Amino acid sequence: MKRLQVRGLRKSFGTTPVLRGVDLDVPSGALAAVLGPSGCGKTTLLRVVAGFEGADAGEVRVGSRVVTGPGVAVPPERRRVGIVPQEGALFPHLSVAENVAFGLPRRGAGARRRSARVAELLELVGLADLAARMPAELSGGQQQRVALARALAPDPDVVLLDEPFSALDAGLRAALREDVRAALQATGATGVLVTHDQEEALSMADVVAVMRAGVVVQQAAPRDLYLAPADLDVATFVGEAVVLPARVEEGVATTALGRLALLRGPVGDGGTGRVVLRPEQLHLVRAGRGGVRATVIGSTFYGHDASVRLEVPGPDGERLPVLCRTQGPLPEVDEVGVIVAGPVSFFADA
Ligand SMILES: Nc1ncnc2c1ncn2[C@@H]1O[C@H](COP(=O)(O)OP(=O)(O)OP(=O)(O)O)[C@@H](O)[C@H]1O
Repeated sequence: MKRLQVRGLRKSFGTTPVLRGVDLDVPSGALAAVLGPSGCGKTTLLRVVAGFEGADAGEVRVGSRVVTGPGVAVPPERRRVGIVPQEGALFPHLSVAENVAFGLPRRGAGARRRSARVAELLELVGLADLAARMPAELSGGQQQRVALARALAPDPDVVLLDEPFSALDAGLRAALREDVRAALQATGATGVLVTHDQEEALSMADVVAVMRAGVVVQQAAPRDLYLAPADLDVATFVGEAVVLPARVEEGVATTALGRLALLRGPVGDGGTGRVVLRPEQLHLVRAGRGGVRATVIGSTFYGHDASVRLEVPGPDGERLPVLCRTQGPLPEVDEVGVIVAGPVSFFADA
């Protein structure tokens, strides 16, 4: 169990910079999610941490040991870093047990512990009965469990997971997320999960690092990230958001949804910008019973809840879209009242 620290990591392919000074700090035994859009450099970051790629500048530290740095490039097999790739990464000609045993010592005292360790890991990932199967005889979810067991078998300090659930359907993903989390906790490994699924990142990780164009723009606990995003792009990337123009006076934002308290400390009077609200902060009441009057545009029922699309008049008479979540009955009327609960984030115009 070791802390993972990445400092100022830079990597270009040819003349194209892909990592442009990445900082990431994962406490010992924690799981960090690296969240970002396609092409922002997530996989490249993992490959540098694993030692499959060198860095142009910066440093990777596992515990107190520098594994990538100026003049330092510890080979992948000596980093004590395990990796679970996207999919199809098992050796097709080896059984489940042989795949899990792959990284374990073949000779000496360690070899005698081999089969016990394989059994222990297969038990941990819930595949004790399938040791003799071949990868082609497994479902996608089972294959990913084997890949996880294989990565954990040599007792690595850090485990890297590169979108390990991307090929699985929604039900299986949810079950596997829980089990992966439990397996990491049981072994005490420090984990880094790469994903472009914000729900996956927020629900699984202790800490989420949002990456954009080769840098980590914010690293925070899931709740802090969601409630206090560093900028407008992070705000809209990590969840559904209602963005409204705003003007700040006396520490309060005046918006199309009324005067709203700000989440962060006072902002200079007369500042203009945008506020971000989460749809679950909005509550619907019958028109005329309070709140700001809004026009109902449509609604979508999801089972566990529903979303309602509304419009409110903006400061210049334009119509602003507002999205709200409700567990109550869907409005069968054209107009509703909207009440905002809780403070909002404000981002000043540049
Ligand atoms: N070996 C390479 N040679 C040249 N360019 C590369 C190489 N590997 C990655 N790139 C480029 O670097 C950029 C970042 O790629 P990377 O795979 O790290 O992104 P990502 O965030 O993991 O994306 P995705 O979510 O789609 O997997 C992309 O533009 C990609 O084309």
